[in-house]
Amino acid sequence: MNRAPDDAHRHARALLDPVHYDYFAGGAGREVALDENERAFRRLALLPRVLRGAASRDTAVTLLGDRSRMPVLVAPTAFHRLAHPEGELATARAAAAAGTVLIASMAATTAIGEITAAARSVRPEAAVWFQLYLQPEPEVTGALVRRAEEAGCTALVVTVDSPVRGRHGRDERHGFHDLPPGLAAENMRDLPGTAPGGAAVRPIAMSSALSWEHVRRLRATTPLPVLLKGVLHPEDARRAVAEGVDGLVVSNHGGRQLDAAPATVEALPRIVEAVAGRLPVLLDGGVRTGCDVAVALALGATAVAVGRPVVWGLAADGERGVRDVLEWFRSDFDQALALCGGARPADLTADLVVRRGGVGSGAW
Ligand SMILES: Cc1cc2nc3c(=O)[nH]c(=O)nc-3n(C[C@H](O)[C@H](O)[C@H](O)COP(=O)(O)O)c2cc1C
Ligand SMILES: CC(C)CC(=O)C(=O)O
Repeated sequence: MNRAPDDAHRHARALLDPVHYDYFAGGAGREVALDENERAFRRLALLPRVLRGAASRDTAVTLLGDRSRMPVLVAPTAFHRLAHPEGELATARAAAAAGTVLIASMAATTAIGEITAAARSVRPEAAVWFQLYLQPEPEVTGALVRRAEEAGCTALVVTVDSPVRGRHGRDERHGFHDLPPGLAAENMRDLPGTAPGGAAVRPIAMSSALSWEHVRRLRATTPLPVLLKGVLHPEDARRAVAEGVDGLVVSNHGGRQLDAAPATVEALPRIVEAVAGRLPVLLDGGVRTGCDVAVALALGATAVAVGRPVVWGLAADGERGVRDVLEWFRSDFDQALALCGGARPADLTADLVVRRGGVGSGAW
């Protein structure tokens, strides 16, 4: 059975420790950005085209050389072993089976090498990208990048929306600040500056001192393509193009950083305009249906990524739960594409998107 993300969410909520549920579900501040991500999609409608003779469809996209069966990637989310004992291994196997790209979090509770091995055990050509928080010490960032390269990751996704960590009221109320004993951010083990032997795990640092210079340095030290995740201002998108960055993810971190940030689908058109086709633009935040995927693509995204829906699938039913959620996204997107009269993602164009209440006289 293909489980819709909403069903998986209900199951996950019933199964998870409420403190962990709130960690996954929650956002920053008053959770305005979190709520708006989903609401903004509901304010948009698609104008379907008819009689276009699209007898067969193909939902696949190619991103920086990696092929994905669908334009829906797995966004990086931390601490999967809080959701299910198999944690990121289950997520990796499911993403590989579904034929999509997994963006593995640097804050995973499984080391990146084990994650890529799990993905490749299912599908040898499975693509895994590594999400990176640039660390203040270049040698620590360098060691993390080497780990990702050695693990066979094919891109780095640098999260740039976290000069400080967002304030998560739910976690503060629960006093949830640390992983329980036995779980750790495994990529942070045995890094420069900690005693060798595997016992010491460095905390992940957020730094407001990061600048374009750090991105430049990173690009000079790795052959991997570099995407920036968390870009919302068109000027930053233009700068990213000028700096030779390979891709952007329009994201407000699922409403977990700046609570006054716009809904990502509302920020998308200006970023797409600024980039003018020179880079792939991805979007995450509030994508819950195939119609949401179609809207984002029509507005110029090359693909989207989903965060919480994957966590809910994992908590609900491990590897199978994640696979069900991802397969559901593929079939729901295929359905939306067909109903729009499209045969492939590129057929979704900006003229298909209108504001609800904004067509013609606005009578409907
Ligand atoms: C529980 C949780 C953990 C996250 N951990 C990370 C992380 O480690 N690195 C990162 O760049 N983004 C992280 N994110 C943000 C996601 O990558 C993504 O931007 C967001 O979840 C997309 O919104 P959605 O959950 O509405 O799909 C996290 C999000 C959640 C919900
Ligand atoms: C460990 C955290 C930095 C992971 C994260 O980005 C988040 O919880 O939103």
